[in-house]
Amino acid sequence: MSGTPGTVDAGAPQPGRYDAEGVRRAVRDLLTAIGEDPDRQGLSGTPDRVARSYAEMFAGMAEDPADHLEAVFDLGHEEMILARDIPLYSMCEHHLLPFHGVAHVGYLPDATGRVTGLSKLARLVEGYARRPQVQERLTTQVADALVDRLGARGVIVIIEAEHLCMSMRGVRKPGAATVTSAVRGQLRNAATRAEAMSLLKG
Ligand SMILES: Nc1nc2c(ncn2[C@@H]2O[C@H](COP(=O)(O)OP(=O)(O)OP(=O)(O)O)[C@@H](O)[C@H]2O)c(=O)[nH]1
Ligand SMILES: [Zn+2]
Repeated sequence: MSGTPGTVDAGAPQPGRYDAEGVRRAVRDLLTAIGEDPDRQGLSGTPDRVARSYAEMFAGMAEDPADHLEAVFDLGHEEMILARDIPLYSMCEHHLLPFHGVAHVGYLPDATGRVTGLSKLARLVEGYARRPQVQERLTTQVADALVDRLGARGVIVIIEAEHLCMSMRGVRKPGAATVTSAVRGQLRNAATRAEAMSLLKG
């Protein structure tokens, strides 16, 4: 799938205080609704464990991940930089089940050769992944942040992921990979994109 700016709901979160007590209450109600006894020994700590897990898994709601791109270095490097196989875990917003896989993020710095720290590409992916998401939006948000905040002349983002909502339930096709891409600026040019693809194949 090829992302086109503006075609996927921006999905900007409305950051608010994370309501751990609300999550604990909801998990307790959920356990009751599925016919469980939330007070039995094995489950009594579960609402609190889930509340702590969700705080971590949805931590990206409390930040603007593009802020990580404020870390820039004037290296005068105008050639392509590509981070391959960045592991990612996110939560499908349709079923609140995980999807996981890898992201490849490449960009051409602006004309002055300003680059960001290598870890910031992974932090960018992480910040957008730790929200209720769809894979297409995650892909375009990473690409657009690199254009808008770093001024990258070209960007390519490819995400390959398996969705547990397609593996463990529903259509039940474990191992099926979904691949999404977003290409911006000079990386739309066939020769430049071919260079990125050859770097990706390693
Ligand atoms: N485009 C897109 N679809 C997703 C993503 N994650 C999950 N889905 C899909 O969201 C769709 C939701 O479809 P619905 O018909 O509303 O829900 P459902 O009855 O649970 O669908 P099934 O999963 O087919 O059982 C499914 O086709 C999922 O595979 C994603 O990141 N991107
Ligand atoms: Zn799903």
